[in-house]
Amino acid sequence: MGKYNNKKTFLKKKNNLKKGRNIKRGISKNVKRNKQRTIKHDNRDKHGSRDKRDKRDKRDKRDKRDKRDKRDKQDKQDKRDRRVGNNLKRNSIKTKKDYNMDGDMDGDMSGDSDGDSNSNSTKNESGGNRLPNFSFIESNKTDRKELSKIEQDSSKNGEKDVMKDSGNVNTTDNRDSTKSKKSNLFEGTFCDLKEVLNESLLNTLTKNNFIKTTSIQKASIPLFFKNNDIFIKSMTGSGKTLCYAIPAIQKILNLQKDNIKITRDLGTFIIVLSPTRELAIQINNIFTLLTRPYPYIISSSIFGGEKKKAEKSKLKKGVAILTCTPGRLLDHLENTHALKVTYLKTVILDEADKIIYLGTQDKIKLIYDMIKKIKKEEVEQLVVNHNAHMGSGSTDGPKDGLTDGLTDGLTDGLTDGLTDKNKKKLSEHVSKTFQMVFISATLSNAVKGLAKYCLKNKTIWIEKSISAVAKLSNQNGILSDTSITGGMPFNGVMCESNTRKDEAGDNKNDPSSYELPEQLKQHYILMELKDKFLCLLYMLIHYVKNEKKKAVVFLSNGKSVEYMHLLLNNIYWPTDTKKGNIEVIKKMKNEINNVLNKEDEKLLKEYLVKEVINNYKQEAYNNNNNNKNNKILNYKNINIDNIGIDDIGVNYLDDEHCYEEETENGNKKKKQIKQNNIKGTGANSINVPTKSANICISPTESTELDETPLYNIHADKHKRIYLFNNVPIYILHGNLEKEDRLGNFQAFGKSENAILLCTDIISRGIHFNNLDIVIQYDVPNNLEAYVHSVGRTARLTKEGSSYLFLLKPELPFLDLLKNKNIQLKKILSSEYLKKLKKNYLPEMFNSIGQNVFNFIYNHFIYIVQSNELLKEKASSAYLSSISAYHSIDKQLRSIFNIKNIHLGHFAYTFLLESTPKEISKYNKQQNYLKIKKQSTFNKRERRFIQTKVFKKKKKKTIN
Ligand SMILES: Nc1ncnc2c1ncn2[C@@H]1O[C@H](COP(=O)(O)OP(=O)(O)OP(=O)(O)O)[C@@H](O)[C@H]1O
Repeated sequence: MGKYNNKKTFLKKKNNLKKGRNIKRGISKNVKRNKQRTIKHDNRDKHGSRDKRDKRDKRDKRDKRDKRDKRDKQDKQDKRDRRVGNNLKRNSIKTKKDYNMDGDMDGDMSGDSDGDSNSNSTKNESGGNRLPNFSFIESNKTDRKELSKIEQDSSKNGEKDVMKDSGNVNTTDNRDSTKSKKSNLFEGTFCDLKEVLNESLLNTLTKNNFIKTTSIQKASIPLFFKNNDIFIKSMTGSGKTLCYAIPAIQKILNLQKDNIKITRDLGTFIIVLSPTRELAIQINNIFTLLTRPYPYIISSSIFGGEKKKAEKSKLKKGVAILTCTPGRLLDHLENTHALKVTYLKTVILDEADKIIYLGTQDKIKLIYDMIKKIKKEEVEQLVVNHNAHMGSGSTDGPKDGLTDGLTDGLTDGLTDGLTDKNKKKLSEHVSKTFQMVFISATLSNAVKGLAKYCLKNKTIWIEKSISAVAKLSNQNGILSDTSITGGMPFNGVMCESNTRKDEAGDNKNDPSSYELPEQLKQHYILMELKDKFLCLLYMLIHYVKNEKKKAVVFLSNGKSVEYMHLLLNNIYWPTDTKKGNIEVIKKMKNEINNVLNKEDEKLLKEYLVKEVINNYKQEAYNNNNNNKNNKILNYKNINIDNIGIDDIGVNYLDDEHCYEEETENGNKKKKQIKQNNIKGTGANSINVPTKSANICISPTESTELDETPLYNIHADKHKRIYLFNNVPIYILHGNLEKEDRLGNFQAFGKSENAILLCTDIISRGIHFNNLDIVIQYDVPNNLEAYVHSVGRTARLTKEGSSYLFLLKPELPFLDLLKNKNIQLKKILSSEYLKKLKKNYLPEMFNSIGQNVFNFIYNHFIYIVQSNELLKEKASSAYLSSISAYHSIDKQLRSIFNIKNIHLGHFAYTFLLESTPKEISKYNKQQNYLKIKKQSTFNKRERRFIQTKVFKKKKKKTIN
């Protein structure tokens, strides 16, 4: 500043400088403009007149202006959108919050979850697709907190998964439907049950993500604390286990309230009966989970197949909650004195109708009687002991001070002689009676006999009804669609306590309907027997292999389970589909089949078979002739001598050929071949070595042929595509080793993508996480079996699908289901086959045309027939499946009748070309033919044939 004398001059100078700069800038602008002008001027010469140039300039200006306006508008619009978006988002959060506070999260949950986990749905919900992504980021912190809280809540209830599932299914309809179902299933929270459940138990429930109660839980849990017997019927997957598990634990905890120390020597408080060991394990797991904070409450399961000694010592130490199968409990009641039931409070029959259906009705009666008797004796003994103590002046009460003040509440003279006041508390715990609870999704009239015998204490019937005909208010005065009644409404008749007016009728006349989760999509596959196996393949490939789902396949018997397991693990697509081969096969088959219809079928068939083999042998022989010294027989680059016994698929050799081989290869060979010929059990069909050396015409019986096989069935091994290569397949059936049974059960439970092949042993009560699909490959034994089997999926609020295979004559089964309010959607087996062809068959099969399935079927049959173990298992599975028809309920026998089924076709579903009976009959005939044929070559034998001995032998063989 020193350069300038005062401020004024400084400012003046500064302004002048600025002006100068502006002038300079103006000059440079003008220079630029002039330059442009000169360019334009030059251009003018190029582009034409001045008018045109002006017009162009104007147009340019207009365009520029328009563009600017547009941009401004867009900016404004964006700003407005962002504002609207935020508001909507905030509103939606508000709504969610409101629902949350109302405790009515069910209806809202789908929206929540979608909103947070799936950005697309957020857009739809919160005001249209224009909502930019950053709107959520811009929303304030509290909003985000609330959102995440809601998200957490939903995930706690296991509903987040549901959303994920429904998201997969893709339509909004699904989401909507789930929404309504969830609101049906859940009602209130466990906190609403504060009056009956103590805080620590509520905390335990919360810790284990049990927050909201299903309506059946809400309705039934408080009733367990009364002295009534209870009958609960509610659909599969509605949480019936917790209905009794929670009050059971609470009842034991209530002892503490009355200052009673819970120790193991108090014996058993709760007994749960389960029809299967798997269910017993599952129930015990729930108890173990919920009793974790209470180490003094021991829960354990005992069931058949385990070592009794270990169980005895367990019982001796004391088990508070005992889950067991009926047989094993009876055993312990009879033989294990250590099983103490003095303080027994409740006996629960889970899947009560199944326990009865198993034919254990008498067992249950016996169990009931024995428990009652033992309990009475033990209580009486307790009183006697107590009296003795009182009499002897002892100040200590018997065991743990339990009988301090024992009197008033004890009935039937138990309190005689006891004078202490304040005895009510313990008397509540020591009583000669106990509560009986029957539970199932399908309690029907069949249970009545047993119920009458066991349910004596003013039974309460709790039923979650679909139509909610009788909407009664429950204890809290809240209206629900769960009906709770004193007495038992059988066949719509309200019965007085302990008496039942309606005694008659089996299931057939039982008008009660069965409820299944609405989100369960039930289907039946109307099939022809020939399509059955391929349809199953399609479903397993499509749903499990491709869509990575988890599926259970129900079969009628253990043998079928074993067979299907081996089959699925060994099945592969044909590796060669040259049309020529298929045509040869078809032609040969037709010829043979035609011949089979004639009287002399066996001989002619044999002739044809020989011809085919001879042709092949001739070819092999010619090849070999070129190199006589080389003993190796080559056919189409397959080194036949290297083939092992197991690899051999052909056993049918003729005598003529045998002779030829003798001259070429020596006596030894002839002998061997002849032996084989005799040994051969008489193949009912043959493998035809074709040009590709790995196509079969029909199955063959493999034999112990040592040498000279015709072709190697494993030649294509490297090309094979095994259908279920990377899919774990588990099995479960009653005859499985117990370690395998348990191991498979647990492994399948944990897996995300697997197949379980099983009998109905897991159809009841078992809960597998994320089970998507249930396939009933064999028909169910009764209506209840259907209901429970499909009920393994779509549990709680999850989605699921079921598929039942039915033949046309079996369709009346659908009417029976309809009577029970169950409706199924139809799928034609041909649809599945089309999809199989279109989506999953290797491309090379396109050349085959319409016969592709015949071709594949023949290939599968060949796989079975070329594997001794598979063949044996196929036969026994076939036979067991036929016998399984005899164990079908009377009511269904006219519908599922084996007499209506063509046994040959039935065998075909097991990939057997003929029934095992036919095979063995045919084998006998073949043996006879061989003897006959031999006789034509030998004079001595021919004479022998004339003898009575041979004639007798012949008769025997034929018969
Ligand atoms: N209130 C609840 N909140 C969250 N999960 C629950 C609740 N109640 C039950 N569940 C879960 O739902 C699943 C199904 O319950 P559960 O096995 O008791 O059904 P169920 O009615 O006995 O079925 P089924 O008739 O087939 O035996 C289980 O995994 C259970 O842990």
